[in-house]
Amino acid sequence: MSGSRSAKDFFRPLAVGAPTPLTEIPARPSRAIHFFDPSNPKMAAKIPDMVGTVDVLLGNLEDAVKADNKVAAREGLVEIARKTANLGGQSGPTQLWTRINSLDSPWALDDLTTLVPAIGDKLDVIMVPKVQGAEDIHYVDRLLAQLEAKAGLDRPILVHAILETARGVANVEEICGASPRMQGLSLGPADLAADRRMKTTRVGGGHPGYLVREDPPKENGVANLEAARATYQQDLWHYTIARMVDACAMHGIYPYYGPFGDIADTTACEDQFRNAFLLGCVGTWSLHPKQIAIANRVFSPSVEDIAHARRVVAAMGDGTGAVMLDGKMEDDASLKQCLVMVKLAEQLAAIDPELKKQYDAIEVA
Ligand SMILES: CC(C)(COP(=O)(O)OP(=O)(O)OC[C@H]1O[C@@H](n2cnc3c(N)ncnc32)[C@H](O)[C@@H]1OP(=O)(O)O)[C@@H](O)C(=O)NCCC(=O)NCCSC(=O)C[C@H](O)C(=O)O
Ligand SMILES: [Mg+2]
Repeated sequence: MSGSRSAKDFFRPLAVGAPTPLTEIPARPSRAIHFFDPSNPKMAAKIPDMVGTVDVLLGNLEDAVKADNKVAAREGLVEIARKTANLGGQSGPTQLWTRINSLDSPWALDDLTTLVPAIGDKLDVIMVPKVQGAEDIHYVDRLLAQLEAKAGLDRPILVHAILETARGVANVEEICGASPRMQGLSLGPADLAADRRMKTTRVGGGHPGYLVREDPPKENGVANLEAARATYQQDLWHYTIARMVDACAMHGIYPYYGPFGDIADTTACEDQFRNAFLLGCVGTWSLHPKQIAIANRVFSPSVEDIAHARRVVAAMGDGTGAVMLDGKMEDDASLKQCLVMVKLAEQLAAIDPELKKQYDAIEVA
């Protein structure tokens, strides 16, 4: 919770006439946040057909949009939001998000003052890049409240921060708790690597140099340092994702992986997404249409996982005590783990008919 606001004030609107802040962030499926450049005619043309095939469509206004196209991207997003049926708002199958330009850029203010009056009723979440601390969220929070009041909006637009500076990582808990608008966090591995002076030039993913090597074999008690030894690549992003997951869980908001820039390497992309899923993330970014299917697959629990989870739930009865299932102990804690899966499966089944069919076909033995 914000240091400067009392508990009673935290959920009061920040401008007269602004919608009342939410006390809980709705758990809407958001396995893939698909980025598109609204100033790119080829990408823009594909958006109407993508509605219903992806959980979130995000009109990107920041990095990857040329400086000369910033205004066209903003205007393009307004046009797409207005024209595209079933996109954004509370009921559509696909949410509409945007990533505005960074708060110190010449475009951020115009992004907000244009988008909120024009399409504030359709915009579900605004992603703010390069967030350094609670002060950045407080700025956006108040400005959004003023703009929402002026536009007569009846629900608050939520805010998502990208963790892509060392200071942002150091302040991650205060960022998550800075406003009731906070919906979640994403990792921005490229900007974060640059800010930390890491020595990877990749956009997310691993690095062959970041590894551990097995001990040398011993011959007559002496280490043979010339022998071949296996190496194991490590995950450069483990620490940051884990911090992000804890901070989000603590504040009741949602953590996401971010971009995986090697579009051609769908296998490594899937691995990176799966690591994030297993650690607690609810979704990831998709930069290219082919990454949507990967994200949808990875961030939906498998039929086997749901079958097991339902068996544990059934076996645990009132939820107390301990039972043996397939030689393994299950108790109240493992029941809670299984309920996380079962609840997620229910949320996904509500919007994904194919998954619903698969989950409904499970027979609990
Ligand atoms: C990565 C790309 C530049 C690749 O584009 P392209 O070379 O055109 O790919 P293809 O030829 O394979 O495309 C096939 C068709 O699909 C369309 N397409 C491509 N990408 C998208 C998309 N994202 N949404 C909709 N449609 C898309 C192409 O136009 C082709 O159409 P057609 O010719 O009619 O068949 C490109 O995918 C791209 O620019 N993606 C988005 C990149 C992006 O948003 N980057 C910013 C996020 S990552 C970041 O900012 C870093 C982060 O902040 C950090 O710090 O870590
Ligand atoms: Mg970035």
